[in-house]
Amino acid sequence: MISGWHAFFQVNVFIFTTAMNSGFQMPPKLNMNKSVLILDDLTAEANKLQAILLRAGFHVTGTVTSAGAAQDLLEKQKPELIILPLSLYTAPGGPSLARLCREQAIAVVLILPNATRETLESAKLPHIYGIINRPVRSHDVISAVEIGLFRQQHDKNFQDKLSRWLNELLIGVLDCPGDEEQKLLWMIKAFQPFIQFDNIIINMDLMDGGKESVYAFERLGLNTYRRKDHISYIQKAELKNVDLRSYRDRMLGYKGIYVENGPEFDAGCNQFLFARRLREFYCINSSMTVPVIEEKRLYASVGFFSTQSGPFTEDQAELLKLAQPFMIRAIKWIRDRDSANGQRHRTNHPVLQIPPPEVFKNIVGKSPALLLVQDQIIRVAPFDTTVLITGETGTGKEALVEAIHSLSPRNRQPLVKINCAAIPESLIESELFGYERGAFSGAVERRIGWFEKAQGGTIFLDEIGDLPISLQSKLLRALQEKEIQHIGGRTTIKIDVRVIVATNKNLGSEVRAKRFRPDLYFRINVFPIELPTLRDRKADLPELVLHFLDQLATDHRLPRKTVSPDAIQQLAQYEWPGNIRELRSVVERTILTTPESEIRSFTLPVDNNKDEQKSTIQPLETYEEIQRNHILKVLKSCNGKINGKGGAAEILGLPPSSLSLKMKKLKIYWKHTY
Ligand SMILES: Nc1ncnc2c1ncn2[C@@H]1O[C@H](COP(=O)(O)OP(=O)(O)OP(=O)(O)O)[C@@H](O)[C@H]1O
Repeated sequence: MISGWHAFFQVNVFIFTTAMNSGFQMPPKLNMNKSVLILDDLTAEANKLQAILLRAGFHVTGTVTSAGAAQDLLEKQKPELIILPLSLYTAPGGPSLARLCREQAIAVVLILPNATRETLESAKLPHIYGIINRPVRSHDVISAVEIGLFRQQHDKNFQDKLSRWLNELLIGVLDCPGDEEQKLLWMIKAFQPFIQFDNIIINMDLMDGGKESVYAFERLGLNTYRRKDHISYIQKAELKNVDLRSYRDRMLGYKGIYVENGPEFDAGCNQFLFARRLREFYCINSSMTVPVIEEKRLYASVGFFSTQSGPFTEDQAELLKLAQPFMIRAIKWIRDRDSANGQRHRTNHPVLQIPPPEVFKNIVGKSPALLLVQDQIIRVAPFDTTVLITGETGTGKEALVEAIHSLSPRNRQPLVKINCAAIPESLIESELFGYERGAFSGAVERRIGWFEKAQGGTIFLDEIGDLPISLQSKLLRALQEKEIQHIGGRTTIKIDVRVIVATNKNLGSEVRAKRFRPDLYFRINVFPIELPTLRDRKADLPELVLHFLDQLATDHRLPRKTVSPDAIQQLAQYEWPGNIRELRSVVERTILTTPESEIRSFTLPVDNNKDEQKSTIQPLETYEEIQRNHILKVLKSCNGKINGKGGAAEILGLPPSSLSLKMKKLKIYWKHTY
């Protein structure tokens, strides 16, 4: 069922062999074809960089001292990567150099004078694929360049795959049955995983000069849309045809894809009544408009609108540009009202299939911020791309991992979850990579590690920010080379595992504090998904509360209670520092302490000073969490030993089998594969 959804993808697995840094330098010959341009106004530094790269076997196309000279060389030589200092990247000439690098898919690695917050912020610029701190060190340079090249190749392949996928989905529209509106809906759903929009307006029949048909839809949920009566909207908004036309003509005059995020949309609002009304009526803050043109004739326009201020990216515009021929085919077919049953257009392409709802059953909510996350999951799941999930504690990172795994072609293989913060430092390496008999005292038999247990499937490394720095280079090597070595082993073992990592730490700050390797950061930050806090999606509160009322009534075998609107209102006033985990605890406590069938108020930690809540209030812990934390503390104190003298079972006064069962129930990822 799920596998059919991605059946037409042949996911190409990159076999990218490389070596990173001290301890695993790459043999020079492997880098021979990789070309790098060095831009540095400090000649001695440039020479040093050149020597390091040449020694590592890279082809250095040149060293230049100004952005202008770099641009000339980029055009002529087309290197795969450029290294340059932040000072030149932000100086005059830097932005046009950056644009050129982007257009030509040349990876950029920045040299930072120091690891301050500001300089690290610059590493978040789009298409920055690595950072190197001064004074430059050989293994940092090689590692950053290798990761930069990997990221550049990955992003290009990923964009190509997305483009093929979108085109397939648009061609699949030709097979859709139904009337004009239903076919349009299919087309809209094809865009959904790729473009973040809450409203879409499709203007048809533009070229006939006759009566235009305008279709406006509002997105209500993962796969639900409402057709909006555009005409009455126009009347209600007191707009005249001329207002609409002037707004559209301006965009269509542009011919390309017109992206207006945040400030640009603001400027449009000042100029055009139509944009202003969109903001007033629908809280729209950004738009992207695609003219559908063939042989200089304008067939239609598709306008994506969002309540967020900056969701539309150049990559998305590029994707739509490549999809324009397919859009025109789909739109022509939809306009061809005589072929209503679809027979004349039967294609060999699969009809668009929507992910089955059970995939998202544990990700409750319909707020735009959550829909964005769900779309991202759908977009990335079929591929082997590494995913980095970030978000405050209790925002629900684990459910995302399960959704990605179940929508991936690996869904019949294991999903192995490891909490890096829960395993004592001394054990993590052997747990992850396994060991040979006699590798260390106590290694009485050979043991495979979590990576091997996940063969063919997915490994989830939770709390990656807590991985000891000493292990980070080993993880980096496993990710890059797709092979591992047992402790005490001499041979390498190939691994075919998709990696998902999560953290509630700010990894940028961890890099700055030198607790997290920048190269590992850039390697895992390939496809980041940021989970919104509950504060930012309070619209989801009623649905979440109902979900927990059902779930907890079943768990506690109690009758299902109802909730008054005032009680929901009370929840909306609270700031939720512990996010959804805390909400679940609050609902649970209230259920257990409310004898009436209707909940009229919830038991919250504090309900007065809103400003103080975020900083001072500790979210409530459930009984299960108290147990879980205590067991983890004991496990850590006895170095993970469960059985025997001094083991966790003895300390806790439980039979080892009961402790193991309890750990499984409490989802303590110690030695269980789920
Ligand atoms: N959208 C959601 N719908 C339903 N339940 C949710 C949702 N998000 C989170 N939860 C529930 O909230 C609780 C916390 O989720 P989870 O443990 O995944 O958080 P987390 O982000 O991994 O936190 P931490 O970083 O502290 O580990 C779980 O009980 C989970 O089932």
